[in-house]
Amino acid sequence: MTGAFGRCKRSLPTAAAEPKPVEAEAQQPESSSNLQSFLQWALANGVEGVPGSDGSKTGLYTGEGGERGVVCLQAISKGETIMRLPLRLAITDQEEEGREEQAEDTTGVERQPWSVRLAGKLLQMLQQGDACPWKPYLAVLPRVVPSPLTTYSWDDVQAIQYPPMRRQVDHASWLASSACQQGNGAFTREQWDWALSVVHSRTFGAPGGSSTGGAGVRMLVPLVDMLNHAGDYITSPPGQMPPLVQAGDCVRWDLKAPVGPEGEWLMDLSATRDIAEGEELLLSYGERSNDEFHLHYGFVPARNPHDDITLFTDIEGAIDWWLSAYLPAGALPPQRLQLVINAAYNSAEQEDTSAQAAQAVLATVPRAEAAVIRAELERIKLSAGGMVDGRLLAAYRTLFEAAASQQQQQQEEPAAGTAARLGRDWQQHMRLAVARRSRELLKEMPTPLLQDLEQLAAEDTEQQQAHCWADVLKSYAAAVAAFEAEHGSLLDCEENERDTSAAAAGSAGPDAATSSGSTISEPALPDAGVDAEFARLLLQHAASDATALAPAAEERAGVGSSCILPVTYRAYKKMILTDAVLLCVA
Ligand SMILES: C[S@@+](CC[C@H](N)C(=O)[O-])C[C@H]1O[C@@H](n2cnc3c(N)ncnc32)[C@H](O)[C@@H]1O
Repeated sequence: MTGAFGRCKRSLPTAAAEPKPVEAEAQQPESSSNLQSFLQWALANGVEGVPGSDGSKTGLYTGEGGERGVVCLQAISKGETIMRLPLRLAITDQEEEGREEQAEDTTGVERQPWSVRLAGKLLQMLQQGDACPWKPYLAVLPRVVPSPLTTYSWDDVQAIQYPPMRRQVDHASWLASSACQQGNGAFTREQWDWALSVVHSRTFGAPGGSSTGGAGVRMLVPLVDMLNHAGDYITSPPGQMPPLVQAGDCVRWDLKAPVGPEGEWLMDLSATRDIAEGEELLLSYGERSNDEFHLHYGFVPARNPHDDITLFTDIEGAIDWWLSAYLPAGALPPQRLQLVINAAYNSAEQEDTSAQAAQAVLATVPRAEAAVIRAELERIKLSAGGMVDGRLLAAYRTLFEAAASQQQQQQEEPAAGTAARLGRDWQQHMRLAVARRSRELLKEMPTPLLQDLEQLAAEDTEQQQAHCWADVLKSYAAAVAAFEAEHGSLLDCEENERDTSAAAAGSAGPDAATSSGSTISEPALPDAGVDAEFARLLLQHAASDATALAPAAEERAGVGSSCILPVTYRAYKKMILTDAVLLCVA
């Protein structure tokens, strides 16, 4: 959850200062008693504005499925502080004070990705039982996080259909199994799955200070992590470019540096607009693609403008694809061809505005984590808002101009069947190329969009209502029918594009905008080898009641049998691709 935050001038506190315990009720087994004990613990430890406490305008609710959230009980004005929490209550991925001073990391923990470090810490704290000062918080963590790692069956993973996400799910599973192995059995695989899914779905990211080498601090923040997400959402009809976007959140969090000698780091929650009684207090977890929501949070937000699709794994793949699609064999002499390819790489590189900032981050994270971040940065994406990666635009423009000038010199069009139509100008070419690639990706997914939408529209759960599937189905069914009446099959309309090229060339389609920003918070790879020192650390804390931490098998199986989440996820991917095809000849 990387929302808006204040810049930290000093390093964030570690978990060294321990919270105070609360009295006897904390031991009650029922979850409502656990919640009460947790709220009392928060009050006892200096949290201001604890839901349900004197002077607070908010309350904690528990839904039918056990999910919690915070609701407004009395009108709150824009800018008003809702809650204030001392950050000593946060559980961070940083080591205890003093450890960072060591010249060399001898434990190996530092070489683990942040999620493994934090998940390991959580499991160790649970092992401490009554001795752990965070026990009331640990007792209210969800027993099951409905993420693919903990709840998907093999069939559910196959139902994702979209290869990049299938690979990410495999990777998350490998990460958990690797952490388990490196811990030499100190905790079970189920416990690691649970702990990793908890940290991935509840962690706040803060910018790092000098003590962390600039790397961000990840924190589990009790109570604030009870707030649910509502980010930006598209309000315009499907396919409209650019889409109209509205913010759904009403609360923000900020870090406040200590004031005065007795001061301490605080996390403040405040209202970003007036909030009426009865409204849920909602944070934005950040401008993330559906990939992260699906993989780490176990839900897919409705109509997320920050969703995207990976068109190519990297720019090399994008250039290779272009050459095979648009350049007939032997069209350019080999030397000239090499020069053109080099020029395309160079222009893409010049567009890579995030490269320098990325290098700084990559230098501070564990090696294997850096590999995942690098792979993410290399992906060439198309966003739900119709934005194409700037590197692709630059490379394809260079390639288009070279091919067009060659054609002019030869005064001939490439023969049909040897290469796709280039287009009249580079902007039209870009639309055609993106549409062509989108059709390819759509064809690789086993079910058509309209079939998925029909399945989703038939779902009548509360969670699905926000997506308005019936309206989305109607809208896409009409748009696809109109398209196919004019151009033939949506997935096989290449030849029709040739026929309609004159009309399309003159149309003022959406100008492809550049976007080189990418999220970098993928799950991270631990080092491949077994880390004996990390294993030793975990073993030290392993206790006999470890299995109590993991959800019961039947609980996991129950959640795993629902398979609407992968269908929801893949439908949004297909909507981005379908929009690209529809727009290309609009
Ligand atoms: C930080 S926690 C929020 C509190 C959580 N509801 C609880 O009961 O502890 C994040 C989790 O809440 C749920 N969640 C948050 N926002 C949601 C949303 N807009 N739709 C569905 N589930 C959501 C997801 O299960 C997610 O993994």
